This record gives sequence, C-alpha cells and structure tokens, in this order.
Amino acid sequence: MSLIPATILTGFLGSGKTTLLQRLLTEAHGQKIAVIENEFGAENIDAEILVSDTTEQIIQMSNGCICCTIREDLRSTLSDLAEKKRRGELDFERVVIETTGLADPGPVAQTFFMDDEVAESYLLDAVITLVDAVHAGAQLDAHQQARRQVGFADQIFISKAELVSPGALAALQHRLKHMNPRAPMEAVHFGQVALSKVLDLRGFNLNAKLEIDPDFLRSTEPHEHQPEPHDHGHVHGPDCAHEHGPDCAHEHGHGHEHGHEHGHEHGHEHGPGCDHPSHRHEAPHGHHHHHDDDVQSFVYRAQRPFDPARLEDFLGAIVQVYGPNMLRYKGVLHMQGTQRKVIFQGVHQLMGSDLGPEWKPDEVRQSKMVFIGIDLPRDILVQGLEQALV
Ligand SMILES: Nc1nc2c(ncn2[C@@H]2O[C@H](COP(=O)(O)OP(=O)(O)OP(=O)(O)O)[C@@H](O)[C@H]2O)c(=O)[nH]1
Repeated sequence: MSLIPATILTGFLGSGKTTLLQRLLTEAHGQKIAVIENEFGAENIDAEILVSDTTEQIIQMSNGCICCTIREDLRSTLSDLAEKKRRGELDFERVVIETTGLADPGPVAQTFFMDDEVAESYLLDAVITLVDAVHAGAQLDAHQQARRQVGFADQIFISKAELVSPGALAALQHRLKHMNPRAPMEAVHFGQVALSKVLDLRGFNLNAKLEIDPDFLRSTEPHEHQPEPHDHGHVHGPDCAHEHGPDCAHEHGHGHEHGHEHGHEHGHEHGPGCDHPSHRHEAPHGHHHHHDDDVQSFVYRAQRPFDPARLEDFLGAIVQVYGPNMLRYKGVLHMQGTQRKVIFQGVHQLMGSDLGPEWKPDEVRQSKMVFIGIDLPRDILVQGLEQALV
C-alpha cells in the first residue's frame, strides 16, 4: 500500500489555520481528507466550527503536554487511522494535522520519523506555516514557538496582509526570509489559495529540518535530564523521544488548562489518554521561566443567552484595555434573538463574529468561550460576561 501523505498545518494563535483548512476542505472536491485537530484548551471549539460545515473525518486529540503527550496521542491516532484504512473501515487519502497555535511543530514532525509504525504508513508531505501579518512582529519577538514554526515551514502563507501597509508587509517578508530562506512565501486572503500550493508539496526535507533543530532525531533512549541552566527539571517518560536542546523553549503546561494562576508547578489535568507519569517537577521552584511562561487560558461557560448589545459593549471596552495581552479568544455563543450559534473570535483588538449553524433541537444551548493570554484579568472578564447575559 502506498504511503499516506500527511500535512502539518501550523502557525501562531489566530494566524488563520482553521480558515485555511476550512477553505481547503470545501475546495478539495473528491478528495477524502482526515483532519487531526489538536486544539489548545479543554474545549474543542475549532472542531465544532469545522464539523458544522463539512463531512470530513475529524479526529480530536485530547490536550496534553506539547513536548511529550502530544506525540503519543498523535502516534496512536495516526496508527489507528492507518489500521482502519487497511481494514477498509475508513476511507481517506490524506491527513492534515492542525496543531495548536502554541505548539512547536518539531515534535509533531518527528513523530513521522521516530515511530516505525507511523513511518511505514505515512509520508510527511510538508509543514505549512501561517503567519499573521498584523501580529507576527510582536509574536516573533516574544515567542520562540512562533519563530520555530517559521523555521520549520516548507511553505509560508501570510494572512491578513490586506490589513497592513505594503511597507510593513515587505518588512515582515524580509524578516521571514532571513529566518527561513528556503520556504516559498505568499500572502493569502482568508485562506484562498490553490490546492496545489497546499497539498503534495513533497517539501519536507529532512536535511533542512536538521539544520534548524540539531536535536531533531536524537535518542529514543529513556533518559533523565541533568539539571542545566535551561532545564525544566522534569523527567521524561520512557517513550519520550524528546531531548531538550540548549535553546529549548518547550513550555510545559501550555497545551492544557492551568490549575492555578502561576506556573511554578504544572497542576494540569492530563487527558484520559495520557499515560505519562513523568510530569513531575523535582524542583518545583527551580525551573527557568521563559518568555511565555505567563501565557494562560481559561474557559467561560454559560447557559443563559447573551444580550448581543451588552456583550458587544463589554468586549469592545475590554479589548481596548487588555487587547495587547489577549492573544486569542474564541467561542461558540448562545445569543438572544437567533436560532443559530454565533461563532465569535478575536486576536488582540481585532474581533469578529459569524452566524454558525442552527442549534439542534436536542442540543443544550450554551456559550463556551476560551481566552488565551498573558496575565488575563479573569475576574473582570467573568464578571463582565455574567453581566452581559440576559
Ligand atoms: N482580515 C483577515 N482576517 C483573516 C484572514 N485569515 C484569517 N482571518 C481571521 O483571523 C481570525 C483567526 O483565524 P483562524 O483561522 O481561526 O486562526 P487559527 O490559526 O485557526 O487560530 P487558533 O486555532 O486559535 O490558533 C478569524 O477571525 C479569521 O476570520 C485574512 O487573510 N484577513
């Protein structure tokens, strides 16, 4: 059986991954694509948005530590899929993996080479990175993951280019070219791009990967970390193949909800599929803080509908004050005055909403919102949202 091509879709929070994917799925007539979603936060809002208007196979992965658990989730998801395809239980021709905006694509890509079962069934076609023209400058300055996403790209698409001046766009392109000279770059408007530029790129060149990440194919041996200046102080599980390089910026604890406000220990909930006993900090206060240690998320839920005007007033005001810290927020809202779901999302001060599908008769109408940001004023947000309910 021939290898199943797989595409990794990455890009920082809000860079337009879902938009591109949605576009791709509606355009890929006659192609059967299995989509693997790995969403930040406990609520799979993206999956909800995608499922609503496509019949593609969507697989949701539970959240987990980006550096360890994800790969195990991904490994088992990929081998399950391949097995079902072999047995004729599932029919698909290719796989697209949408990573969370905070993920380092390295470990995701590694899975295709480090696991024999996966390597025998799949061919990693390309890593595609979305870059948000409006926010990329600040994101690249502040977040090593954003830089690594650019570094790993086989193809870069720049979204929201129409919102910046030609000069600013040229400066961004110049910067990206320096970071990753080999990836072709193109501005795409709301994900509008020819299928041939996204699929079957055969762009994943392992040698190039090794250049930007010398640890890319390091040991699969069980190992413990020796304390180093940059070390997190945790022990990896026996099947964790990830070795932290000297400039490692792997954030433990971003792929899941924090159990508390400050990250001196993980306090996170492992997904049901997580079998990593290894997420222990041996020296809870000893680990190094990286730039985005302060990135947190929380989920807000309500059953009472929102009053549209009050919600708009509140959100409009809050993004004026806290917008710079609000990396990403999105949700599916139960709004007074419509039988349809309202899909709401934003990045910093840019915010928008769309009407989604109708609520099904047997569906519990409730609003779910995820906020991801830096030192978010959770109490103020919750209080304001409560007051915007009918
Ligand atoms: N103006 C403009 N907005 C865009 C463009 N592409 C995407 N967007 C908007 O940007 C927002 C974020 O897009 P998504 O596709 O949800 O981004 P994402 O990368 O999937 O976000 P996360 O999954 O949260 O990381 C949405 O409101 C999109 O409509 C574009 O080319 N121009």
